Amino acid sequence: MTHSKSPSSETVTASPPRANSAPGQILTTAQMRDAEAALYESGVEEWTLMQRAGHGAADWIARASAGNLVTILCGPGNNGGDGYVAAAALKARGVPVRVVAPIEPKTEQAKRAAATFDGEVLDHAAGSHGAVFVDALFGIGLARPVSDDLRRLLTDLRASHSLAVALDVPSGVDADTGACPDDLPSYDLTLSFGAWKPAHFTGDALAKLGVVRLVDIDVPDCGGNLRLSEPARLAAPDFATHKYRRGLVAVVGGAMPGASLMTARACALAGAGYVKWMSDHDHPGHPPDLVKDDAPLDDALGDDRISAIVIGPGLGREDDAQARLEAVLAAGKPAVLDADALNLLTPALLESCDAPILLTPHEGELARLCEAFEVDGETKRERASALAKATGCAVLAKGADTLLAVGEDLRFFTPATRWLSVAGSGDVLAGIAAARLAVTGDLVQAACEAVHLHGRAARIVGAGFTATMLAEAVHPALGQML
Ligand SMILES: NC(=O)C1=CN([C@@H]2O[C@H](COP(=O)(O)OP(=O)(O)OC[C@H]3O[C@@H](n4cnc5c(N)ncnc54)[C@H](OP(=O)(O)O)[C@@H]3O)[C@@H](O)[C@H]2O)[C@@H](O)CC1
Ligand SMILES: [K+]
Repeated sequence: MTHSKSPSSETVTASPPRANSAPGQILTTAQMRDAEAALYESGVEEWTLMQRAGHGAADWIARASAGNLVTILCGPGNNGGDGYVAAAALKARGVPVRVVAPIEPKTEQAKRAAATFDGEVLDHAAGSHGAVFVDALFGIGLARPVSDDLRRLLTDLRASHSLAVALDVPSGVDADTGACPDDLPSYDLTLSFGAWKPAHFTGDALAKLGVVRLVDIDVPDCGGNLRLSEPARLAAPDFATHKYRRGLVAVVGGAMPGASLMTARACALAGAGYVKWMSDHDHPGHPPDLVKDDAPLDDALGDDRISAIVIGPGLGREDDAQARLEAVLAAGKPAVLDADALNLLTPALLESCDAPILLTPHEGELARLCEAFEVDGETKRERASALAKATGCAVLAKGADTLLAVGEDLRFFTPATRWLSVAGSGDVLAGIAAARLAVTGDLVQAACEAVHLHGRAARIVGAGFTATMLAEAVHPALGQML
């Protein structure tokens, strides 16, 4: 069936370019609904928000299409409404556009938006080849799994267009968790409306989103607990500083000294003024500019000038590994715990420690820690939060979707290059985090700076690198971030 709507009396006006109202804000579906409700309460109309969303999307789609045919798949709710507004805006600009609407618009705003589009509307996708496919089927209102028929429609439309753009989230993605079916098509661009959603930075959907961009619709900052950590400029050393004031870091080694040496190297290159390698073992790769301290660990850690400690890489789990971890926790200094330190950590060990501690678990270590501290959660985000609350530590849960949990707060990150998934990558991150902790004295800032430095170092070093190469690239990364 093909039909053309008669032109409606609704006017479609182009919106002026907007600056982002709250660029780092991430809202869950419930928080987004609250933010919308507050806006309506203050007199903003639902229609105004939909206009902003649809026109903002049309700006991106028009560029992607370069004047070629756009197909917009519109669903029954307001996500579909955004699609109709975008379709009308594109048509008004002279971009060839048609709508595929397998389900009639149901919400008041979606019906109103559909009435503004007087172009071609199909209820099937047969023969819908074109330049850009726009998915406006379901957004944050997804209420159940997408049916096989609709999934096939999405896949077919994706396959018959050169580029695919998802409005808010790809249809089928749970906006709060990023969970999605395996056979979801991949998109080139995902446009989030008003605020980021957790799915833009966490969960399986990450592999499907393509480039993500925020379309501002003037949702104010709601002061929520979920934020995107954006790279900020790092501070260079003060004028009157010296090596101790710039941050003395103790890198505590263990049975496998090579790993802690790499941690020490990354630490030194990430801005620490002085790095001491506390190791009972020698290693042929020990560089001349790294001071080794092989005094009994309790004594070595008694140095008042130490401002941060890192333990875990190469620690092992046997012999005196636990005693070394106990010594670190007893020192009362800010510390980064990674790798085997996380495998050895128990509630009893943390009991008498009130120093600021950063835990840097990967998925497996996070699972073990959750077991040890008797907490759980369905998603990585819930597990990291539960662990942060149970331990009182900051938890930097590493992986493709690294996130930082501190108390009730969560920080998300734009995913780094996949080449970071290499042995020793975590050892380098731990060293950087310890350096930034020594320099800033702030757990959250240190963890965020570390993630950004690590990601930038990876970008600089390119593809197929080793952890040693990554550690060396921390030096130019630091330079770029000053
Ligand atoms: N309000 C705002 O601030 C702004 C919101 N904006 C936009 O609105 C979007 C949210 O809109 P929304 O709440 O109408 O939900 P939406 O994602 O369109 O889906 C709901 C519809 O789909 C249906 N449905 C659900 N799952 C289904 C399934 N598996 N299979 C079949 N049907 C299914 C569901 O039907 P029901 O469950 O009622 O049967 C209902 O009809 C948001 O993502 C953003 O794009 C922007 O305009 C800017 C301002
Ligand atoms: K969508």
